[in-house]
Amino acid sequence: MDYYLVAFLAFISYALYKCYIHPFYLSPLRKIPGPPLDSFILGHYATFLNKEIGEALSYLAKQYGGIVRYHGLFNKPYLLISDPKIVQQILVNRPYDHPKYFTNREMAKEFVGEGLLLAQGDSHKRQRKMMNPSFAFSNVKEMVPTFVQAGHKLKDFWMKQIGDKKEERITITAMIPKITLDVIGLVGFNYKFNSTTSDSELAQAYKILVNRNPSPLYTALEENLSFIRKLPITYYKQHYDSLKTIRNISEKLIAEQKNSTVRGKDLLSLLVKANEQLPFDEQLTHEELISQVMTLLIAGHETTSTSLSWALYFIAKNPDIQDRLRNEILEVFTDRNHFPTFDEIEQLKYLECVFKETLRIIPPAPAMLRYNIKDEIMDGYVVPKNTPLMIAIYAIHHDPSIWGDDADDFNPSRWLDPEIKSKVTNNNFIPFGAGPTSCLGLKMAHLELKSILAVVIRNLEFRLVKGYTFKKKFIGLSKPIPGVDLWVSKVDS
Ligand code: HEM
Repeated sequence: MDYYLVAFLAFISYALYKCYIHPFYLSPLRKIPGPPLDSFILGHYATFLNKEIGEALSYLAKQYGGIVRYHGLFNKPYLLISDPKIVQQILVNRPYDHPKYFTNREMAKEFVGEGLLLAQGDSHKRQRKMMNPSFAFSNVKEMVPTFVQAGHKLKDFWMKQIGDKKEERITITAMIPKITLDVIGLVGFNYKFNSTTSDSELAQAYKILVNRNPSPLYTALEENLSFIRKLPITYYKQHYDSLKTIRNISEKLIAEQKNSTVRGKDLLSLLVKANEQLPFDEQLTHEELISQVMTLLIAGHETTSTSLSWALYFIAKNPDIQDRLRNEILEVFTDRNHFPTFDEIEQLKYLECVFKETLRIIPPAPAMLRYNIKDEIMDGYVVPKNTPLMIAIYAIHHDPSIWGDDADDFNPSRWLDPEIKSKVTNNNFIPFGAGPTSCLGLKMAHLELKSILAVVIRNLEFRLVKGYTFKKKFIGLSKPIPGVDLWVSKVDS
């Protein structure tokens, strides 16, 4: 009995030391500005962290500056970084001293395996080197016809919904993810998922995974207390069944690729080809190849579909911007069914501004987590090794000292303003991250979004539905929940 008492007291003392004494009286991090102590167990989840993450972090940066200490579950200290100089230090100058941080690596692995997104240090360098050639600009440029076709498919689908009516209320977020899933199927794996026309197993699996809407506190509890995800409840069963479906399809795509005698120009064909040419000990393993497919599937369609939805929402909200954009497009695409080329898409300068402004105002990934493998000094403060560092992309993108007093407004013209242009760098506009771990699909996302938007805006007009509301929520990415409904009508000519 006494042993139990001793064990209990030891546990309480340890918890007290870890959750209270160390963070508040001993850790050098206590000298860094931050919000006052909140809850012993819930940290700052008791108040602002349970709000949408981008806005919570932006609030902290505005209140306390470019480096801020805050506390997660069990009062674990985190640093919030929104000073572009420190961002540069972490992501660009010494990226391998600041690996990606995962509260629960196993949970992340379930989604994307041990591929590029999770790899660290030398393993990351090796995998990235292998993947780079598939994403070469010359290759990505050849994807434009597939992107344009996807734009026409989306436009035709919505035109059919409108039919002979003047306009139709359409939930734009229903079809967009299916379109972008089909695109990554084609350009990524030369595979027709046909999600827009059939009840695709894959689209269904992603729908289950991403339609989940837990609070930030629940997500943090799941990450810290793994047993929660093992509970025998329907939700988790569906969750694991969906992950299994995605893995099975990824394995099937690899098997088809390996058995194929003809090699295409899709990302996987190029990757498998590059891999086969390497000495055996440098090659990606079978498991790593499967992980890359899972990574490309999720990274390559959820991000683009989220950004497309936000772009259309902001265009609908700002009719003047919509008119200006359409006028620019109409000068080039005189015909409704025009199939624009790469050069024509690149001519559309205001479209480029709309694209950048969408990713500035709502970066799909509002923050990225890193940690430091050595003690270091940041902005004059001692940061002990293994401190989680939250890079607050959303806060940086909304900083009035960079973007002006209208930083919270959707204003694509700012990208034409010489003063703003002179202030923008690769450490203060970072929707795709920065440095050697930055998004591999950046150029592809650029062209895909612009091609689809150009075709859709050329042919359709979007208007807000009065009284319709949704919330911006972080569910892996910053999404409009439950979705976006807009009035859609056909452009006359
Ligand atoms: C609007 C669209 C997109 C956005 C905003 C976006 C954003 C990001 C961000 C923030 C990262 C993390 C960077 C870091 O941790 O340093 C990332 C990584 C990555 N993205 Fe994207 N992404 C987009 C589209 C795509 C597409 C279309 C693909 C591929 C088909 C893709 C493939 C990847 C891969 C493979 C990585 C891991 C890179 C690495 O760790 O080396 N992304 N992306």
